[in-house]
Amino acid sequence: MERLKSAVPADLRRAVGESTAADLPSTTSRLLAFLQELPLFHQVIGELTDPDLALCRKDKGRAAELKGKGNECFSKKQFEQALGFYSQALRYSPIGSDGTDASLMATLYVNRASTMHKLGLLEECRRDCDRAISVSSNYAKAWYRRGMVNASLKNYSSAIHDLEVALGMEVTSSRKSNIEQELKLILEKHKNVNEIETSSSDHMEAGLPHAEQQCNVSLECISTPNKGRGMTSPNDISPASLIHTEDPLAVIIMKSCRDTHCHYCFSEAPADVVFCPSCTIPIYCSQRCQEKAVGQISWSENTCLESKNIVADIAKLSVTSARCKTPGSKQFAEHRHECGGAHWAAVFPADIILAGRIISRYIEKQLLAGKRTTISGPNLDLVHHYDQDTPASKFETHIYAAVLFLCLRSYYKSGVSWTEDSLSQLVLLICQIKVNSIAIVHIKSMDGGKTSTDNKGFSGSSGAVMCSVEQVRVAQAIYMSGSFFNHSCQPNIHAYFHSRTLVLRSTGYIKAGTPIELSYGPQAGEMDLPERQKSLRENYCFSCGCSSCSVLSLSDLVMNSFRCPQSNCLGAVSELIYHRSKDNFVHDISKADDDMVKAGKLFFKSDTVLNIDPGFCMSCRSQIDLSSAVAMSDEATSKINRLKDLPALDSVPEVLIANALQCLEQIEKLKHPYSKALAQAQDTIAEAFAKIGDQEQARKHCKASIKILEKLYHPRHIIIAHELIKLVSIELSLGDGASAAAAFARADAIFSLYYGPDVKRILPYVDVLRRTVSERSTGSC
Ligand SMILES: C[S@@+](CC[C@H](N)C(=O)[O-])C[C@H]1O[C@@H](n2cnc3c(N)ncnc32)[C@H](O)[C@@H]1O
Repeated sequence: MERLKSAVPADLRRAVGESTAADLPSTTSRLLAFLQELPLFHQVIGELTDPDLALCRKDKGRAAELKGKGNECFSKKQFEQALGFYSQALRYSPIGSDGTDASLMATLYVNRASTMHKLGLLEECRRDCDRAISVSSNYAKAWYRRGMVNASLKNYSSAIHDLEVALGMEVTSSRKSNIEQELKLILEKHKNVNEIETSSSDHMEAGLPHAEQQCNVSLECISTPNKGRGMTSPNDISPASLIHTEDPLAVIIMKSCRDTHCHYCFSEAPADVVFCPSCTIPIYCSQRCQEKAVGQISWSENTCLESKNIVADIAKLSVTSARCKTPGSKQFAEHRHECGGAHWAAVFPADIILAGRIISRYIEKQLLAGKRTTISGPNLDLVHHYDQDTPASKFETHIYAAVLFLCLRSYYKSGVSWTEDSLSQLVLLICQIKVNSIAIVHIKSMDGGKTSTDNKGFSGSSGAVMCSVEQVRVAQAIYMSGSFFNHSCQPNIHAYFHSRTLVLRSTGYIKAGTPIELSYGPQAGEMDLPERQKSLRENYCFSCGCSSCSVLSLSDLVMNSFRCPQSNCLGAVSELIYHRSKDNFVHDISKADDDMVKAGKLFFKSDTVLNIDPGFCMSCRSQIDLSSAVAMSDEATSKINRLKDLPALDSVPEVLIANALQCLEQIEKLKHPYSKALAQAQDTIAEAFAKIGDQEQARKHCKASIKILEKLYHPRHIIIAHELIKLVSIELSLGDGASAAAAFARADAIFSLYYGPDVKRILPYVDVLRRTVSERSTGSC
């Protein structure tokens, strides 16, 4: 792509860089005319669309080779490695149902099942047996393996049935007698147990919203004075109401998750991962997700993919074949157009892939409805900031759009037409995606997960298990209605994801007509005003005009401030210059709370223009030596942070904790009592004490951290709930069931606001903790 860019002459590059959205038809047609004459351009398109050069083709020879390596490892009892090789072999195994392909795939499923049986992955093993049987229903080994795993799962009736089927199919006498022996043993066991069958089910995808969760809120898209369009409701909305759910128009998995997460629902892939039937790239956690992504696969029809003409075959499959059933209007094989060429996702950035997927979806829908269509795709009514883009970014978008345009044209061939405007509309579509696409984030519980299987962490003697959660960006997606919600640094709704579905829920009471706004990332309490503005400008290209950016707030004032040298003064000392004019900040003392007045008394004294220089107290104007305060507090903070880097804290020398406590004292002397640095230091030290088993100290510091966070955010912010969960673990370790129950009740109320009934699914460890807390507080354990 870089070579292509540098081939464009400087004048054309400049014209593109200086263009506005209105000039696009002219700049795009000039660029396309130039590129059409450039051999390098045709070479790039050829590499991206020639099926023979495809990086992602199925390869029977490779599959067989990997199967051999798997067999070798299996015979050496290297089961983990064998599992890896069999999975890779399945990735390359073609789906053509010419008998030999089916038998290779069935063998691979059975071999992987046997490996997983050895590794104790019983459910996974049974699912692979089911797959082998559905690929090749008269494969005795598949029935035998399923019988054996059913026996391990104590599903004796099913085991007996499976082994009887295997016995009927088996031809070699030695294997027959082996099955007979197994059958005898299982029949014996069956007599002695009261069986409760566990049913075989495909691995569940991360799940969609509960059916009972109906969205009854009516939403209106309105025009706002400073943020373009935005959402509101004509009715009052009560806290924790489901505001909106929506599936994405297009979605692409993050590069970092490609080999570890399902490409449909984005949950972590299990050991019995399944693959795209047409190419080697996507992995799916279950057949259900695979079908949702590519259509239903059946092995009954006699059509076969010819590797030479894979694009045409895939296209044919999509429209005519029952083997990979055509998705209905809602079900769309989202990456099919990418399967045939060199894997596009490896070459293009996420925004470009999303644009390609949106256009393909549109084209295929039109084709299925028997309509001819143009390649420019749907004209989405979404905002873009083309005119504000940098010249370099405008040029890059033009180049990518041209390459994508030609790739799509080559893939759909005669099925579609294009007009003069097609490329300029594609450039705009890419710019709309840049502004409106959202990262799909899944929550991962880091160490709290351990508590679900054993409760050791809560015992009085050992250390408490502090549950911490990490947000993992798993995909990038574009939602149509979701794109009309504006950002606020103090949002009144919370966005989260079920699988790939966007869910929005109110976190407080929302009065009719109030803007309904979510956070695009930066929030008050987490970053101060300049940091938030910088982040939104850099990442989202706008200056935030939300209400919490237009008035002075306590958290903005104190979060990064130092403390006043006067012992009885709570005034904030900032590193920044504070300028108050008539228009910014709140002057009305009746609207400010006590803490706010103590931290910035000068702002409420007069209504004249006011400048407070860095290093001066905003309450009494006392001055500190700012540069030495910054240096000393940074040093103390970094020393405390070393505690986080230690792999295991139970063997930490006492001296390290003593040093950290000295550093904490230093921070307390220097930083404002409500500063973020102090909250973080308290939290780090609380975790260290919890891990070495000094729960009294852990409780003290954890509570201190929560107190500060309540000032910075608000007492019902989700951050507080996560901190309270840590406190619950500590209280349980101290054997203080009543305090644990009280802290848990507070956390639970906040989680319910943010997640409603979904809290169980999104934060499963909270439910585990609920049971423990209830047992401990009633003394029944
Ligand atoms: C996802 S769109 C939201 C809908 C958009 N307002 C519209 O008219 O379609 C994001 C864009 O809305 C505007 N926007 C959203 N939140 C804003 C805020 N707090 N302040 C200023 N502009 C905002 C910016 O132009 C931003 O790029």
